[in-house]
Amino acid sequence: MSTPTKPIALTRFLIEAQRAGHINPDLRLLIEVVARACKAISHAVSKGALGGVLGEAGTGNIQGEAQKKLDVLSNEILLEANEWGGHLAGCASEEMDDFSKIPNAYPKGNYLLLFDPLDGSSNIDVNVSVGTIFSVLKCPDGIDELKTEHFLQPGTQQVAAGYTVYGPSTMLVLTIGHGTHEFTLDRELGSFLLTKRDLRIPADTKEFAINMSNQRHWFPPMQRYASELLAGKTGPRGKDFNMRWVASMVADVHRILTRGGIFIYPRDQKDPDKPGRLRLMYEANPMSFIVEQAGGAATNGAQRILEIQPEKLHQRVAVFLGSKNEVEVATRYHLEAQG
Ligand SMILES: O=P(O)(O)OC[C@H]1O[C@](O)(COP(=O)(O)O)[C@@H](O)[C@@H]1O
Ligand SMILES: [Mg+2]
Ligand SMILES: [Mg+2]
Repeated sequence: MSTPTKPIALTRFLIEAQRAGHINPDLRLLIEVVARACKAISHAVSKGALGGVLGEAGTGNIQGEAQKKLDVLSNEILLEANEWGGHLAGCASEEMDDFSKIPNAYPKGNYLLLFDPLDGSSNIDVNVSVGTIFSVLKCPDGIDELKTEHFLQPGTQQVAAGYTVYGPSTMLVLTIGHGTHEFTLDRELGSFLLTKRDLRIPADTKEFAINMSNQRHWFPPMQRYASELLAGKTGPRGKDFNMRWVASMVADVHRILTRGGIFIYPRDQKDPDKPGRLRLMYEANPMSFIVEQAGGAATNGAQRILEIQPEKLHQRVAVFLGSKNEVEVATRYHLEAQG
């Protein structure tokens, strides 16, 4: 009987990636710092009511959403962890109106970090999986002062992206542009261990994820697409589809990375001024990078999400991501409707 190979730690994975020329030492350290912060968030999340971390913070963010205590705490943990990182110039977060400069680092810092410190906030108090999403961009060279415009780079410019999901186990899913890899937190060792290399999303699927309660607000192409999924075997798609909706993007995307599927948060008429619910810079872009690196696709119904030129830090976007062929069908229906 052969001895099972011991999974390697994130640290070794990153050192090997550095030796292979995929990342430099600064980026390696930056990812290590983010992973360490995520461990601290995982610890806080797992304490639940015993840690006094559940419930509302009594404050709101720039998007007009009520902040949970864990939204605020996770944001602080990520900021604090990165404060002395000489490799980082600035951070932007769902929970901060403006970006934050890294004291003592700039102008030396050569990366920008964007994050959704706690994704799926509505699930915190009901003990359902939540997570953290992050995206890393290069800070443009030769700038005198860090400005918002320096963050407004299309997703194709990301040098790393990842998310952690705080579920029955804590997992980190990471891409540095060479595939998408999954690590599981070993709580005794205190380190993330590589549990799946090169995740692959099947091109076809029979599972979709959408908040159906918004159906009456959807535009015609979305109505058409969903009604065909719901029609099942006897409808135009000729197969039955199953539906799942955790309402934590991290958990829904993690399921898709594990067994395929399509995740949809379309633009709707509830608030026609908003081009979707999810945020481009720290939700859709990192998830699209991760999904594409696993062989999947991600669009806003008209174009590849990674190619959108951002105009605002907290810009919203419609999202169709997951199994390539299914994203292609949903996108085609939207493009056809545009004429
Ligand atoms: O409340 P809804 O419409 O189900 O929306 C759920 C979506 O909102 C989000 O919770 C938004 O993220 P935040 O919790 O970071 O604001 C996504 O994770 C999720 O996919
Ligand atoms: Mg979120
Ligand atoms: Mg959030």
